[in-house]
Amino acid sequence: MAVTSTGDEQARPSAWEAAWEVLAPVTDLVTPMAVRVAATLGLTDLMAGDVVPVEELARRSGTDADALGRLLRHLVCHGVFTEREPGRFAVNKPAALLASDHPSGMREQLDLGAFGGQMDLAFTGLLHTVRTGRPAWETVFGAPFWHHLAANPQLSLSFDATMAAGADYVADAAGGYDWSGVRHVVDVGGGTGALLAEVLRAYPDIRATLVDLPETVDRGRRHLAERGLETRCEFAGQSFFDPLPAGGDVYVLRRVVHDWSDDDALLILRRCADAAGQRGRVVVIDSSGGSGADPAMFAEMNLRMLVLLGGRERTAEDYVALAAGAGLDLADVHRTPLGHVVLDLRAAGQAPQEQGGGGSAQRRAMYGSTWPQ
Ligand SMILES: C[S@@+](CC[C@H](N)C(=O)[O-])C[C@H]1O[C@@H](n2cnc3c(N)ncnc32)[C@H](O)[C@@H]1O
Repeated sequence: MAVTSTGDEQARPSAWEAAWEVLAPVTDLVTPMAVRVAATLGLTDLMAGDVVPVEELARRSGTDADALGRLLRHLVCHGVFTEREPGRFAVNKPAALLASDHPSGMREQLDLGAFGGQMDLAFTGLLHTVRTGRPAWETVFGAPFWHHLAANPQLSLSFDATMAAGADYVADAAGGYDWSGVRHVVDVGGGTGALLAEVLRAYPDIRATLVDLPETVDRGRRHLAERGLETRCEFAGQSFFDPLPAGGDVYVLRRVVHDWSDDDALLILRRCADAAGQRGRVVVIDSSGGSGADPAMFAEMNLRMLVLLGGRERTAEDYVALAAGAGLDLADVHRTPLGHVVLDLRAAGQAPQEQGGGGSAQRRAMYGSTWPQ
């Protein structure tokens, strides 16, 4: 039987096509995985600016030429890499962002074997998290986040490097607090000492203690030694759930509290409050909380923290309520240019009373002018 067409059938998308057009940008897993595989294999580096036959690229990357060709053709359809002639591929502008030496650090972040890629793969367990309220990480990788890192030194190294990356972002966090007059800063969960290095470099009279898990502290010692700063530092490889070194006048927690549930976060804040005593300060620096934050970024980080660690993103108001449970009052809070939220906390009764919000306004005005170049 002859099929006659009015032409209307082609103009009207099927229900599936109409739904897919709306949902594809938020559901497609093929393209994001393809980009990650290209980053993991280091294809941009391996092309080294040439037009490379797929067989040669397969040889260089230790992959199957047919499969690699299919991967690249899919990516070319989405604007990443270009196929100059059939079977011969080259780097274009988006693909150039995947070079190992690109300052964005994007290749490392997308590498499926490195921390960034593993973090994304944890989301294959999102359904478990939503059903149970528990971190997907422990079911996807078979152990809770910090245990898994401890058992995988390469991954732990990659995590530390990810945390220390972004010189402008670290400088923004360090510049978000007025360190003048501080004698001894204790960075609690301070990673490999990126923040401390900024503070010590800018304030030659300040001494510091780096507190973190032992292997991370060892890396921090090397990091600070390379910058000639280790003689002004003490190193405490220990848990921050145990009593903290005494003697600091500022105990800083940067991007630590959001890793933890309210109960655990309270324990950490109590350890800081105990060590800081009546005269010391506890400074919480976090990444995306509070009014004025990008709501999409806040929502994503809030979900990420749960999926990875069982933690949560908090607003400044949430932090103030949590800190009150640890016997700490808010002396000041403000936001830095790159979006860190900085809370200056003191033992209850010791915080100076802000008059008409002047403290925050003053800190905002001081930012940039007090931070030494
Ligand atoms: C998200 S990272 C933040 C690191 C650093 N403060 C920064 O902003 O880059 C959290 C840090 O907490 C450390 N950490 C996790 N559990 C810890 C524990 N029980 N005691 C001490 N440090 C811990 C990790 O090793 C890691 O360096």
